[in-house]
Amino acid sequence: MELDRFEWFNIGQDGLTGCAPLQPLPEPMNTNLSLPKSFLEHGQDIIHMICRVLATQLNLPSDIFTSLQSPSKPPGTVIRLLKAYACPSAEDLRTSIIHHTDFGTITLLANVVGGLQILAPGKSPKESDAWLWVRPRPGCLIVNLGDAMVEWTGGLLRSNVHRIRYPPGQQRFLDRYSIAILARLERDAIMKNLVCQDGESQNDDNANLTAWEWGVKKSSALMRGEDTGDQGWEVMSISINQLPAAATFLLL
Ligand SMILES: O=C(O)CCC(=O)C(=O)O
Ligand SMILES: [Fe+2]
Repeated sequence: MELDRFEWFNIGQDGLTGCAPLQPLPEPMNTNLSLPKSFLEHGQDIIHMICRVLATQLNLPSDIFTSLQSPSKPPGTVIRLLKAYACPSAEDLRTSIIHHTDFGTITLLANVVGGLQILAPGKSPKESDAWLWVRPRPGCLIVNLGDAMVEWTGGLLRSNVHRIRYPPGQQRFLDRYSIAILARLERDAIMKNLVCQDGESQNDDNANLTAWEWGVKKSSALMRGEDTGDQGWEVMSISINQLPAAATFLLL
């Protein structure tokens, strides 16, 4: 059984924008709130731009995705700070975050040390040649699509399966820090296929769910050890099964 081995700290957008009480934060953050606020504002601009481009390419109204993830409506997006430990011992080459897809719409990721891998199309996570490195590039963010985009586009857009492996070469002797923005949907956002709205395409069980109901349903399936698609969270069920489904949804 493989478990996650990393540290993270999530800062909710809702507390930073004032649409929910600010969560308790450690002192260095409390006194430097302008930094996460500015990171969030810039990140939201990029996320909205990507969403508008994707919608336009799909012949949808350009604001269709952004209108379902308004920053002023909870449950909001999170800023995530991650630390994956160095792997100096050749006997303990770890996978820090086991394979998964992100739940929301778009994730922006900034990191310097390598370690992120994506699953090659059509491969199973256990195949030895299944994983491709994503090499960080100076001045660039890594963009992941999340499961909500799959739902909204009836599978035309795919959320990629990814994991954090020990970094390649000499980089494995370094702790790896990354900072991400994981964009979430408004609680009451619809989860139907927005690309093809005929009756047949809406037969999917999720078409009548709100984003909140959909997230809790997915989290519950994970906690039961069921996979809800081609994602790999099933191996995480042990580490998160102490949490109520709603709490798990807020974490992923
Ligand atoms: O730190 C990274 O490179 C990725 C983190 C990640 O996949 C996640 O937080 O969902
Ligand atoms: Fe992820």
